[in-house]
Amino acid sequence: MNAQKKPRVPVALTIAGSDSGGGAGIQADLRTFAFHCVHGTSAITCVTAQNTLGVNRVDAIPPEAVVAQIQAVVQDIGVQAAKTGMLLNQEIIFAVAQQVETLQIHNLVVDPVMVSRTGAQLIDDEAVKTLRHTLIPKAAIITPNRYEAQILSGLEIYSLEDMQAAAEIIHKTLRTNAVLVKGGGMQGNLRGVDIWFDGEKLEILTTKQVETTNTHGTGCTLSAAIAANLAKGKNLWSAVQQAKEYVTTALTCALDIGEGQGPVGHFFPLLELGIGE
Ligand SMILES: Nc1ncnc2c1ncn2[C@@H]1O[C@H](COP(=O)(O)OP(=O)(O)OP(=O)(O)O)[C@@H](O)[C@H]1O
Ligand SMILES: Cc1ncc(CO)c(N)n1
Repeated sequence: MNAQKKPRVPVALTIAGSDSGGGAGIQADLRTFAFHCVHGTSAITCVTAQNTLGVNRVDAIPPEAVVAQIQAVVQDIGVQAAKTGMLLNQEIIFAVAQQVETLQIHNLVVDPVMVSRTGAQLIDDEAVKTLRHTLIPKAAIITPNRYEAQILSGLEIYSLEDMQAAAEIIHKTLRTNAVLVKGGGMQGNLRGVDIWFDGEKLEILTTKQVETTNTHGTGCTLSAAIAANLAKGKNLWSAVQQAKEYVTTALTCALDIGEGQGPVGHFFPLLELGIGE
């Protein structure tokens, strides 16, 4: 390559919370972008004091500061794709939705973080309502987990058929371009089965099920990988399929740290080769 010529690199933006334990949120997103050779930028919405056992404390960043971060990134660097994660409150969600509109941020992946896989509510009811009406309709895809899909569809989800019905209802009632209902919170062999629906095609995404309790940050990793693939110019369906493969492999190399649920191994090939030891 000509040394004078700088390679152009795709850029993705994550608008999400910080996880002090490094397993989910901004930390997982930036590692996922880096793995995909996409330059990662961030707008931090809240700071969690969190580890593998749970969330001890959450502090919100003022909405104006979230907006300033987004504007600083988009107005200078530009982004080819973005994802949202934990947005915490109504004011932040509203401000983010406005910026998405004003700055014309395309290829938006909305991970509607509301409830953790263990069932703990992460944002308040007003915030859920605002997410539903302002940001979700602007997304290229939304990626609710089992509990979030229950809230968004109004259905109780126990079976594959329930997951499919929820995906259809969410697509229809929330006017999303596409929806991926994730199965990490399901029981038995439905763990790891996801449902895609884009109004035309209903697909069941299955990969091998990984026997591990170290699953912290799988949802953040999946949505960040979809955004990274979109930033690289892949179409939405390919972006989702490849992201699903990535998260599954990362799960097989999950890190056994802390007393609770450890994070996935984002740089699994390096771990396998012993690089960095
Ligand atoms: N044990 C497992 N085996 C295989 N795939 C899994 C397993 N657990 C989760 N996944 C996959 O990981 C991805 C994330 O789904 P999940 O339902 O865990 O999201 P989430 O609850 O938002 O995650 P988190 O809150 O921990 O970030 C999905 O593709 C899901 O199928
Ligand atoms: C900061 C943050 N974002 C998202 C999640 C959901 O996994 C979490 N636990 N923490």
